Amino acid sequence: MMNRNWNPVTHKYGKMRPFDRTIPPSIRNTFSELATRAIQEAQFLTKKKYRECNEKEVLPSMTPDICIVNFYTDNGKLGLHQDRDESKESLRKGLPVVSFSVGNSAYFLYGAERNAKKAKSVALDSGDVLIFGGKSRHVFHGVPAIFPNSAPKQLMKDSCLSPGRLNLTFRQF
Ligand SMILES: O=C(O)CCC(=O)C(=O)O
Ligand SMILES: [Fe+2]
Repeated sequence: MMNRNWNPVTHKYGKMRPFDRTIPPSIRNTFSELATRAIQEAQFLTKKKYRECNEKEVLPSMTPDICIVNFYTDNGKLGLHQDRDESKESLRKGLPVVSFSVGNSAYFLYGAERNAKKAKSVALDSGDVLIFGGKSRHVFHGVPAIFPNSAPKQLMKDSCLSPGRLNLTFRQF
């Protein structure tokens, strides 16, 4: 387990969370298993669609040891960026980022350049899993908008989630 903190200001992984000077907790097994299963499922679907491919080259497996949690209020957004603060080896191997969306839906932009006009977009709803790895590991991506009040009503009833969008990304440092 890494127990590292990602600092969004310095873009570096460090030992402690600056706001409370504690070491981040380990990822619970139930969560890392979800991420691992999502990759297996995606590899299976890749193989089904492209019979000739090596699905583990297209989408390598990984053991998650980092989880970055983002919470977006209804006017929250995230500009186009690449995720490249993980280890050189992880990036070189294209170990995937596995992203879970919970709560309000969002627009997700992705493309080969840092250019929102050229980017493709997809809506991410509560419960969606998005994976980028292999050749797509360095894809530019961002969240230009959240759809207010779009979370499943039952989720809001059953959980203590504040109105907004929760995103969890799992990675291997
Ligand atoms: O919220 C999302 O869907 C994307 C989050 C993201 O890109 C990140 O944490 O690096
Ligand atoms: Fe990202």
